[in-house]
Amino acid sequence: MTTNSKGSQSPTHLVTALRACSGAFCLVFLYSCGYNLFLLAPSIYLLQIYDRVLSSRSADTLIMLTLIIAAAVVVGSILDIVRRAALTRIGSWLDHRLRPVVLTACFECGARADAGLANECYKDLSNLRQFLDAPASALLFDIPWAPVFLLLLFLVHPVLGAIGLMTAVALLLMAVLTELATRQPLAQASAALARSQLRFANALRYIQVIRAMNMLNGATQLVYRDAETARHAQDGAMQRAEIILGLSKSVRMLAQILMMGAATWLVLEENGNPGIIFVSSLLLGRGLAPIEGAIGAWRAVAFAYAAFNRVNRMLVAVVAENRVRTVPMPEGSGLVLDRVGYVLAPANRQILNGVSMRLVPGDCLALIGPSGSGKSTLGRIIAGVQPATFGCALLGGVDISALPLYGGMRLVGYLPQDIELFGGAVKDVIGRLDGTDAGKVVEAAKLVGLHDTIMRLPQGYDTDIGEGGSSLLRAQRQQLGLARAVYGNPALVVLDDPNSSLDYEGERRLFAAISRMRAMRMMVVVITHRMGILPVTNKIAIMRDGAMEAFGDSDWIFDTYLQSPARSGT
Ligand SMILES: Nc1ncnc2c1ncn2[C@@H]1O[C@H](COP(=O)(O)OP(=O)(O)OP(=O)(O)O)[C@@H](O)[C@H]1O
Repeated sequence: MTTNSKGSQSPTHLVTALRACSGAFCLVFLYSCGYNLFLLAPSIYLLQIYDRVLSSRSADTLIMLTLIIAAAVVVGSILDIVRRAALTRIGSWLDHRLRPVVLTACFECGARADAGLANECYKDLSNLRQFLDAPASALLFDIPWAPVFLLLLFLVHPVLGAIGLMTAVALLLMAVLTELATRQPLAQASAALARSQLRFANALRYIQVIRAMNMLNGATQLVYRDAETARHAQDGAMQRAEIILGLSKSVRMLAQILMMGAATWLVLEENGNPGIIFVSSLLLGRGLAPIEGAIGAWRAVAFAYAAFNRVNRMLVAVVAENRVRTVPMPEGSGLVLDRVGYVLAPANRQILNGVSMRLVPGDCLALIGPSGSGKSTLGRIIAGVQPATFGCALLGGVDISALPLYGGMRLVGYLPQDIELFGGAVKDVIGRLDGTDAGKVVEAAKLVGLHDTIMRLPQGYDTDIGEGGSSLLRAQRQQLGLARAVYGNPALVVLDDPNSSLDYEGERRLFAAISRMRAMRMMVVVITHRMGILPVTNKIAIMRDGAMEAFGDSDWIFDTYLQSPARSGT
C-alpha cells in the first residue's frame, strides 16, 4: 500500500491485480467446495452399504448406490481439474499484467543501487506464478474443509471427534515447530544464495578480464563460498524439518489406529453400525489431508508470502520515491547547479563539496581536473543518473534526477565513461531501444558524423553489435554511445571522456559534432583529460578534491589557470 496526497492508502499494482482476481478466486473456492463435498461420497457409500445393502441384501440397491457414488467421484475429480486449471489461468493473467510493472520497478530499484533486491524481486514474480501453478495453492482452498470433516467425526461420536481434533492440533503444532526450527537457517540460505548469484552474474560480466588476469580461481572461490554457506544452512534446515516430518508421520499413523480401535470399541459397546469403523477412518483421512498438505506445502506458502511482501514493498518504495520527486514539467531553460554535494554512503566520504554553476543553451563546458577529483560523479549528477546528496541540480528549473519520470521525454543525453551500450542492432542502440523513429536515429548518427560509417556496415542500421557492443572496437562503441546521447536532440548532453579512445579523425568528428550541438542550442558538458577539446568549449570548470576550483569563460580560464600545468594538475 502507498500513501497518497490525502494521506490515505492506495494499493500497489500487485494488490490491485490480486483484487481484480478475487472473483476468479471465489470461483476456485466454489469448485473446491464441490470437490470436497464429493470427497464425502466414499464415506456415505460405506454407511449406506452397512445400513441398506447388507440389511436388505438387495443387489439392485448396491448397483444403484455404486453408480451414484461413482458419478460423484468422477464429478469431484473434474472439479479438482477445473480448479487447478483456473489457478493456472489466474497465475498466467497475473504474470501478464504485472511483469512489465514489476520489471520497470526492478530497474528503478536497481538504479537506486539495490541491485540485489531488484534481482530477487524479479525472480519473486516467477516464484509467485509457479506457486499458483503448483498443487500447494489448491491445497489452501481445502484447508477450510478440515474442520468440516472433523465436525462430522464429532457427529458420528464425540470420542472419535476428540481423537481427530487432537491429532489435527498435534500436526499443526509440529508444523509450527518446523517453521520455528527452519526459519533462520532458510533465511540465511536464501540470502547467501542471492549473494552468490549476484556475484556470479557480475563475474560473468567481466569474465574476459577475470580470465585474462588469472583471477578465475579467486572468482570461483568467491562465488562458491556463498553457495557453500547457502548449502550448509539449507542442509541444517532440511535435517530439522525431516526429523519433525518423521515424528508427524508417526503421530498420523498412531491416530489412524486409535481411531479404528475406538470406533470398533463403540460398535461393540453401543451396538452401533459397523460402518462407522471405516467411515471414521475415512473422515479422519479427509480431515487431516488438508492439514498434512498444508504442512507439506508450508514452505511453498511461506516462500510465496515472502515473495509477495518483497515485491509489494519494492513497488511501494518505488512509487513513494517517484511521488516525492514528481515535479511540474520543465518550462525554463538552462542548467543550474546549486551547492551540489555528494557523500559516499558506506564510509560517509565526501566526494563532492558544494559545486555551483550555471549554463545556458548553446554552452559547452569542459570539466577538467586531476583523476579522482569528482568529475565523473558530478557528470552523473548532471545527467540525472544519480541524485545529489545535498544541494540541487536543475534543468529548466526541474530536479534533473526526476526527469526520467516524464515518460518519453529525452531532455538529457549521457555518454558514460564505461560506455555501457545496451541493445542488439545499431538502430536500437542509437534509438535508446525505442528507435521506432528511423529518421531520428539517422539524424543522431549524422549529427555525430557516424552515418557513413554505419552505412558501410554489412546490414547498415540493422547490424547486430553483439551483447553490450562486444563485436565493436572501443572507439566505435564510444561513437555509438555519442550518437545515443544526442538521439532526439536533448537539451543537455553529458559526455564523460568521449575522446579517450578516439584517433585523430575520430576526435575531429567529435569536435565538429560538439560545434553542431552548440549551434542547435544544446548544452554540452564534456569531462575530459585531453586539452585538445578546449577550443570547441566556451566554458571551463576545474575540479579539485571534490570542489570547483575555477569556473568561467574558456579563454579566461585557459589564460589564468592552464598556462601553468603544475597549477591545474591536469
Ligand atoms: N561508487 C563509488 N564507490 C567508491 N568510490 C567512489 C564511487 N564513486 C566515486 N568514488 C570515488 O570518488 C572519487 C571521485 O571519483 P570520480 O570518478 O568522480 O573522479 P574523476 O575526477 O572522474 O576521476 P577520473 O578522471 O579518474 O575518472 C574517487 O576517489 C573515487 O574513488
